[in-house]
Amino acid sequence: MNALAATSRNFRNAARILGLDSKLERSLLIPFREIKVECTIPKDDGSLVSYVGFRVQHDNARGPMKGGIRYHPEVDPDEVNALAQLMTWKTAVADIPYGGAKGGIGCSPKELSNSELERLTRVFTQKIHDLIGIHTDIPAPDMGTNAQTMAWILDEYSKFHGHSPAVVTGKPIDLGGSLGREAATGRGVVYATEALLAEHGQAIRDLTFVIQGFGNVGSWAARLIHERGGKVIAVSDITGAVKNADGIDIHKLLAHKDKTGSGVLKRENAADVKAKFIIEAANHPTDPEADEILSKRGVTILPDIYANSGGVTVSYFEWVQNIQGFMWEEDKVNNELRRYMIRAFHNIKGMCQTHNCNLRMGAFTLGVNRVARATTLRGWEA
Ligand SMILES: NC(=O)C1=CN([C@@H]2O[C@H](COP(=O)(O)OP(=O)(O)OC[C@H]3O[C@@H](n4cnc5c(N)ncnc54)[C@H](O)[C@@H]3O)[C@@H](O)[C@H]2O)C=CC1
Ligand SMILES: O=C(O)CCC(=O)C(=O)O
Repeated sequence: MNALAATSRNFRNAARILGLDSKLERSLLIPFREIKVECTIPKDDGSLVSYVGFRVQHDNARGPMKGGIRYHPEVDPDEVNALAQLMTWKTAVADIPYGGAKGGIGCSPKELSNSELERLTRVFTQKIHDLIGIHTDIPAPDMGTNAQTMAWILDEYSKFHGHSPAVVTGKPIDLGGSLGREAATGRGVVYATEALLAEHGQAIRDLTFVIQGFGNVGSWAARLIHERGGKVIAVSDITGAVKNADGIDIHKLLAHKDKTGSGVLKRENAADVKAKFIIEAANHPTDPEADEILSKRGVTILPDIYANSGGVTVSYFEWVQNIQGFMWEEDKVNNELRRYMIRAFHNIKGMCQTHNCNLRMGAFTLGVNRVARATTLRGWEA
């Protein structure tokens, strides 16, 4: 099942549980706007190359649309659509005043030079600049993009619209980025995990962890788990995995990765790990079929639209700081993030109790219900 079919299936289940009217259900599912642009750039050797860029703006009932931009060879319209839809439910679960969007360019960022990446980002921004904006749609980093990518978007956008730091989040601190944003998704994952474990009378220091993915989110989650005394026994990335039953020294692994790149990770079989809890730090990492099998086996899954919402929550704080023209201390960012993550967890548990459902449906019903209410209040449902 592809990402869009899976996401839409979860949405429809939530709509059924909530008893949503079929017209409202349909209008919530259909994206507000789908953008597809050709981005042609000269490579460093002078040859021309074209890439396809997407931005799907899914819903804006609760506020400006928000979501990352991904550079990855497998970016396709269905996947971007699914990810944009997930952002709509995620911002509603976090209860921040945004809708959902997502974008991407089908490219292999590791095969492009820095100047080629800059040209590609600038051309993409030229093609979409009049469709994004501080109160319309605010991009951020995702897989294959980072603070530097956001700096290029900010600079290119500002040529058309004047200096506009709030048009992107996850940008460098020197250009108005928020303290704590780089770590925020991983930190939010850890706060979410603590909220879940507290319910089971456990703490991070009591448990062992396996982490799939060791980029921005995975490496920050690993570092913070390690600092709290949790034992990380396996880490994997696209090239392979390392494991050590006595616990991996995450700081040493990070230093090694910084020095040599991800190729240092050796391929080993980490597939025999038996998890009691799965924390979805990535977007849509679990197929609905796998979800069902794992749930039947009694595995507790903390769903993506909650577990990784720390990133967009601190993006919201960054946007607020840019609009206020005032920078927060890092402690304030982290404390507010913790408060938002705990509040959302309790809101999800409330929906689980009301509708007698698992955490994924608790999160989906919470998010979908909030968007449905805003849609109805605006009179858009007919
Ligand atoms: N960066 C952010 O603030 C947020 C990211 N996310 C999601 O978290 C996930 C990771 O994003 P980032 O850390 O930003 O990306 P990144 O590009 O920094 O890192 C991705 C990591 O995943 C690894 N990877 C890719 N395929 C893999 C596979 N099949 N098995 C194991 N590892 C694999 C890569 O080697 C790399 O280590 C994505 O799904 C993204 O949409 C969600 C919320 C916010
Ligand atoms: O920080 C943001 O605005 C969006 C992050 C994102 O793309 C995500 O939560 O999947």
